Formats: sequence, structure tokens, C-alpha cells
Amino acid sequence: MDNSFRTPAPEHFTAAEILGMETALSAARQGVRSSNPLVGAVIIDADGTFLAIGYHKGAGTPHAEADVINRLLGTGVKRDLSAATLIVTLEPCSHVGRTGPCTQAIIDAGIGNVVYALPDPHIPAAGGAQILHNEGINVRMGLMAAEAEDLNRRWFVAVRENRPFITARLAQTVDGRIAAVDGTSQWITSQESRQDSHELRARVDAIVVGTGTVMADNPRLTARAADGSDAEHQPLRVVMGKREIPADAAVKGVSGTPSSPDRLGDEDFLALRTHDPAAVVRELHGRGVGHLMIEGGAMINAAFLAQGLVDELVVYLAPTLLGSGIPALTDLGIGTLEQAQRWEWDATTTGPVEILGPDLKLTLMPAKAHAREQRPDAHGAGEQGS
Ligand SMILES: NC(=O)C1=CN([C@@H]2O[C@H](COP(=O)(O)OP(=O)(O)OC[C@H]3O[C@@H](n4cnc5c(N)ncnc54)[C@H](OP(=O)(O)O)[C@@H]3O)[C@@H](O)[C@H]2O)C=CC1
Ligand SMILES: Nc1c(N[C@@H]2O[C@H](COP(=O)(O)O)[C@@H](O)[C@H]2O)[nH]c(=O)[nH]c1=O
Repeated sequence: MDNSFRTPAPEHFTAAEILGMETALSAARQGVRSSNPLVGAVIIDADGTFLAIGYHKGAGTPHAEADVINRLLGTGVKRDLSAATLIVTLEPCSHVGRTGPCTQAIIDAGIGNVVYALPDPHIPAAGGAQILHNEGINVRMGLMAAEAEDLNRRWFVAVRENRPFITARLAQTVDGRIAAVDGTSQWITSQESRQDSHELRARVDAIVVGTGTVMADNPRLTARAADGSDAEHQPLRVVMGKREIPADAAVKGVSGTPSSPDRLGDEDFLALRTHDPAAVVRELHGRGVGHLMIEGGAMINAAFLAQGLVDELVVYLAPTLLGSGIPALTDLGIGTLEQAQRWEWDATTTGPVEILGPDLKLTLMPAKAHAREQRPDAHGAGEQGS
């Protein structure tokens, strides 16, 4: 099999292609993190003129290649793109997921050249470059591969570990409390923060809380609009812990929450009688969950963080002090500063800090040197089922 396109020399890329890839990477950063990676794409003409820029806005929306082609040809104008080059930050996919294969969109548009940064490690989607090459399209790989890998490095970890992308969400005071001494926590954060949180719920496939949170808060865990109506997409609501959940608990959906129109499996509610985060992750991955959100409380947050099972941390920080009460996390098993978990601000999408009414929303990801990222045997490798 001829796969010479997989090992190009750097000098095979023109200045226009390099600028195109830089632009595609910037465009990719406008997307939202989800079960899908951030991807950007640019189409340039033979003389290097930029024709269109596109990006993927998150799971379920058109991929970057489809977006950039639609932007260029969406008006229905036919153009000869045989001399044009599509530059994209990840290998074009070859599979039908929630959207069609990008390889077909490129072939149908008559684009003659493709440059991409990195191969797609997600097995059902991989092999697109070979398909394009077999169609006679001039394909080259490897431009700004390190930058493209860095952009999605936690997504690559999740794919490698054969598990969902995991977001942990905290709503806390400045002094790191998620509830007062008596367990009351509603509400620490503002209406604006809570609405943002509902938008996050509407984007993920499942939410996990501990039995402690269910007993203290009796949460519904649904995604709701500002007027209180249910969002179109509802996450699977998962409770983790060994205690029996009361029959009339709101999380079971018996308190008037209509059944979700976008169900994942037989039930919208699931009780997992375990203390093992890895078992929860495996079970949910098996049920098709591609993006999982951890919503507390303190013990559950710590359990996932201690095992390196958090790819993104979203902290809603209220200008409030409690001085005592329930901390955002219980013990992570850290005895000395050298063992501290180091995180980095995530500069993509809305940036690492957003102002929501009186609160701040902080978005972080594990620092590059995070021990877990360097442990190739963490969960085994294989196919990402999302
Ligand atoms: N502000 C915020 O963002 C939020 C605040 N909260 C607040 O947090 C408080 C609840 O937090 P917390 O008491 O920590 O309860 P959790 O929700 O973390 O649940 C803890 C319980 O979950 C079970 N469990 C499952 N897995 C584990 C594990 N790996 N390790 C330990 N226990 C596990 C245990 O119960 P079992 O015996 O059943 O196995 C344990 O008692 C409430 O006051 C709530 O209001 C909660 C969520 C968000
Ligand atoms: N206290 C607190 C939050 N708490 C979270 O919200 C849950 C209640 O969800 P629901 O019943 O669906 O409205 C609760 O159990 C906990 O997970 N969230 C926030 O945005 N800000 C807050 O101050």
C-alpha cells in the first residue's frame, strides 16, 4: 500500500500552507471541548489566496472540513477546486457518525490537495487520508503536528485510554467551599453561572454525582433553559455510591421531569453501586457516553481527580466566603507540595476566565507534565466508541 503521504519533509510545505495551518489552529480554538476534538480547516487557492475558514463547533455539529466547504460552496456556486488545497488540523474522517464522512465531502467538492497535521487515532474515523490518496487527491501530513496534538492533548489521552472525555464542574466560594457546615449549598453561584452550567449539562452525554449529593440536595440534574423548561438534549443522570436512592428522589425523574427526547439507553437515570471511578467510566463508555461531567460532591470530585480521570475542570467562583463547610474536594492523597496536581488555564473558546454576573468561570486542564498523561498503561488502548 502506498502511504508515502504520511512522511513528508517539512520543506514540502509552502509559506501559504504554513499560514493556512496557523489559521486553521486558531479557528479550531473557537470550538467547544466535547467528545470530539477541536478541529479547524482552511481552503487556499493555488496562489495561496485564502478562500474560506471553518471549524468544528462541538459534538453533533458539522466537522471542520464540511464547515469550510459549506462556507465556500454553500451559496451553490460551482467552482473548480482541483488546484485548491484544504488544510486541516486532523486527518479527515472516513466514517458516518452524527455527521457524514469528511472524505466524501472533499471528493464531492473536487478539491485536489489536502494537508493535515495529525492522523486521527479514533479507530472508526481513521483511514481517511488513504481514501483521499486512492481517489487521486494529493495528500500530505505532518504540518504543525506538535501544535495540533497540544490543542487536543487531553482528547488524545481519553481516546488512548478508551474512555469518555471527562469534565469536572465545581460551584464554589473563593475559599473553596461547595456547601456550608449544615450542607446547604443552594445557591453559592449566581443565576448567570447556573444558566451556563445548564448549557454545559445540555452538551454532555451523562452527569455523575455521589449519593451524598442526592441525599443533601435532592437534585434533578436535568439541563434547563432560563425559563425552567427542559433543554432538547438531556444527559443520562448517574448516581454513584452504595446507599439506596429514595424512591421519590428527583434524580429518578419522578418529580415531574418529562422523559428526555434524546435518550441514551433504556433509562435516563442510572444508579451505580460502586466507589470505583474507573468502573463508572467503563460502564458509561460501554453505554455510548462520549462526554461525561462530574458534578460533585466533595468525595466524588476527589475520587475522579485522584485517579487522573478529569480532562477539564470548570470552576464557577462566587465572591463569597464561608470559612468552614464542605470543601470542593476531599483528600487527594497528597502529602507534600511536590505531589501537587498542577493544572493549566485553557485558552480555547471563551478563554480561561469568563465573567458571569458577579462570578468568574475558570476553565483548566491538567498540566502537560501530569503524571497520568505519561502513563501509557492507564486504561489500555483501543477504539473510542463515541
Ligand atoms: N456547589 C457545588 O458545586 C456542589 C455542592 N454539593 C454539595 O456537596 C455536599 C455533598 O458532598 P459529599 O458529602 O462529599 O457527597 P458526594 O456527593 O461526594 O457523595 C459521597 C458518597 O458517595 C458514595 N461514594 C461513591 N464513590 C465514592 C468514593 N470513591 N469515595 C467515597 N465515597 C464514594 C459514598 O456513599 P455510599 O455510602 O452511598 O457508598 C459517599 O458517602 C452537599 O452538601 C451538596 O450540597 C454537591 C455537588 C455540587
Ligand atoms: N450549589 C450549587 C450547585 N450545585 C449543583 O446543582 C445541583 C442541583 O441541580 P438541580 O436540582 O438540577 O438544579 C446540586 O445537587 C449540585 O450538583 N450548582 C451551581 O451551579 N451553583 C451552586 O451554587
